[in-house]
Amino acid sequence: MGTPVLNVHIEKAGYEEDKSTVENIHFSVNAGEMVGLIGPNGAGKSTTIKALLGMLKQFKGQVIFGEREEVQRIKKEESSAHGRGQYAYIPEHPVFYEELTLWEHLEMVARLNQFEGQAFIERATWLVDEFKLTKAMYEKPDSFSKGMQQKLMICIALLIQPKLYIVDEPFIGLDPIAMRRLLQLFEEEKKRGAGILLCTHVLDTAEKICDRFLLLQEGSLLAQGSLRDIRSHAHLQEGSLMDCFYELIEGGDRR
Ligand SMILES: Nc1ncnc2c1ncn2[C@@H]1O[C@H](COP(=O)(O)OP(=O)(O)OP(=O)(O)O)[C@@H](O)[C@H]1O
Repeated sequence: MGTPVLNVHIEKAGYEEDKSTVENIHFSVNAGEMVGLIGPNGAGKSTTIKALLGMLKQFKGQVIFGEREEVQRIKKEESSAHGRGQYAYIPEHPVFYEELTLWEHLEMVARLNQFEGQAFIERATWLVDEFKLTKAMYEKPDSFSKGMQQKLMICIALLIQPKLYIVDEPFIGLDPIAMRRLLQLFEEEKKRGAGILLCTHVLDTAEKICDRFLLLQEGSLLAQGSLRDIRSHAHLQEGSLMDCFYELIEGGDRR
């Protein structure tokens, strides 16, 4: 097993002080590993990501980025700015500075991460070209299509090559060429030693690329482990991830 790049122990977390949305969520992501966070709509996937990023009003538990105990928090106030430089977050809905061009976004993020000079120019130019954004390099992202905005978020994350990627539903909106390139680059980043926490509904892709899975339902972890573990949990030895998902979520309802 690789070195942990993320250790999560959420006792409870939520949007209001007195109401938990997710509870008892314990997992880790290791270097060189991709972990898929899956579950039905409203299960608490995005809330789990917000909790570990310190974005919620209520949080009780502990989140550790990297090997050292850089983040230990019980209250939200204690959580700000910890773990910076350790991870890149690609949100489901792209977020930009209106007044900055695509290239200026890359420059700003690079500067914040002390990544400058020729090495920055080469990597940024390469990424922009890989995702077919070269023509839009000096334009502002508010005029971009949804997919182009998503690609810029991806370029920003891949630019800084963090130890951990936290990615919320990256596949919806990407064209097949961008999707294929993203999967190849994630594979390369895994080989470099990065860990990836990937939240998605695209289960056939998740089945192919993820090493382990976290299945959330109604704010709790219903199952976790490799596809083999999930199959065993669902009592479906030959089942696809989708079959197991259906059995564990819908089967449970029927029983
Ligand atoms: N900003 C918010 N304020 C209050 N409650 C919220 C907020 N965002 C989400 N919730 C609630 O938290 C619960 C979990 O939502 P969450 O967005 O984490 O689910 P999800 O698993 O990411 O769903 P989806 O697959 O639809 O994106 C839902 O009941 C939802 O209504």
